[in-house]
Amino acid sequence: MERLMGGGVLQLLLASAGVLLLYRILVRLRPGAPLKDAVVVITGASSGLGKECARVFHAAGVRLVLCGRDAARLEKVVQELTASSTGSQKTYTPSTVIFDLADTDTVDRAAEEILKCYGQVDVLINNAGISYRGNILDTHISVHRDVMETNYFGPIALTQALLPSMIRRRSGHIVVISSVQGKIAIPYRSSYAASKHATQAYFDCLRAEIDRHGIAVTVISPGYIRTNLSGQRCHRGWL
Ligand SMILES: NC(=O)C1=CN([C@@H]2O[C@H](COP(=O)(O)OP(=O)(O)OC[C@H]3O[C@@H](n4cnc5c(N)ncnc54)[C@H](OP(=O)(O)O)[C@@H]3O)[C@@H](O)[C@H]2O)C=CC1
Ligand SMILES: CCCCCCCCCCCCCCCC(=O)OCC(=O)COP(=O)(O)O
Repeated sequence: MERLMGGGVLQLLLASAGVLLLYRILVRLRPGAPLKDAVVVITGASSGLGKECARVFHAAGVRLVLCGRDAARLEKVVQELTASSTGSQKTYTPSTVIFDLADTDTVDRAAEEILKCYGQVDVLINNAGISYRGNILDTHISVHRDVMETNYFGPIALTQALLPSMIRRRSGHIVVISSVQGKIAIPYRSSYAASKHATQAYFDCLRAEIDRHGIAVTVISPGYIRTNLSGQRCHRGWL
């Protein structure tokens, strides 16, 4: 039993529980507005948590817009999702929008493209992110900038670009995947923890500002989940 629960199985259970929790929060916060047929945008949908969210929402009959930098990886996800459709629930072939969150100049164009897919966004899940490990003395300022571009400036630019259309409809839900490290800073994660603390603060402000427009904001703060994140972190070192 101990062996079974070690490693992959436990990680998969935790990841699935996280996604289920996210799904339940969304359903609960929008009573009377089931997710079926809703338009849900997921950034970083090509792997890890974003891909798992895409799987759950696709199966629930959501109209998905999947975002990432790599068209081929996203197309593979689309193929996997469409192949997994059982027929018991009407599902939609996901749309894809390719852009780099670290290039904030292109985010407005991406937001337009996202809106063109279905003419509206019901739920935006700001999930994409990169990690970082390294001691502060050896970390060049450019590393902090790189991590902030992807984890903070990109998501807030995308959110701001999509917000007016939500406000016009007086409807929408903005979700951001932060981290426990958005609340607690641990050693050797300065850029990552700072980007997640900034994310927490920005979206808390946003919640307070846009509640009167009927738009909800949720910050999710997961603990460790085994994905590609650590393997592809910005800098390596420091276990
Ligand atoms: N795994 C964990 O333990 C935890 C993760 N989180 C957070 O969950 C979120 C998802 O991470 P996770 O699934 O683990 O990581 P993955 O590395 O598996 O996925 C990250 C995703 O982000 C996308 N991405 C990365 N950089 C950019 C960019 N510049 N522009 C657009 N897309 C980008 C990648 O797409 P592509 O490379 O194809 O463009 C990929 O789809 C992150 O915000 C992370 O901080 C929070 C707590 C714990
Ligand atoms: C009474 C004092 C209690 C102190 C408790 C401190 C607990 C600290 C827990 C820290 C948990 C961190 C969870 C991080 C989740 C996350 O975002 O993981 C993603 C990564 O950072 C992955 O990158 P890494 O380089 O860490 O593999």
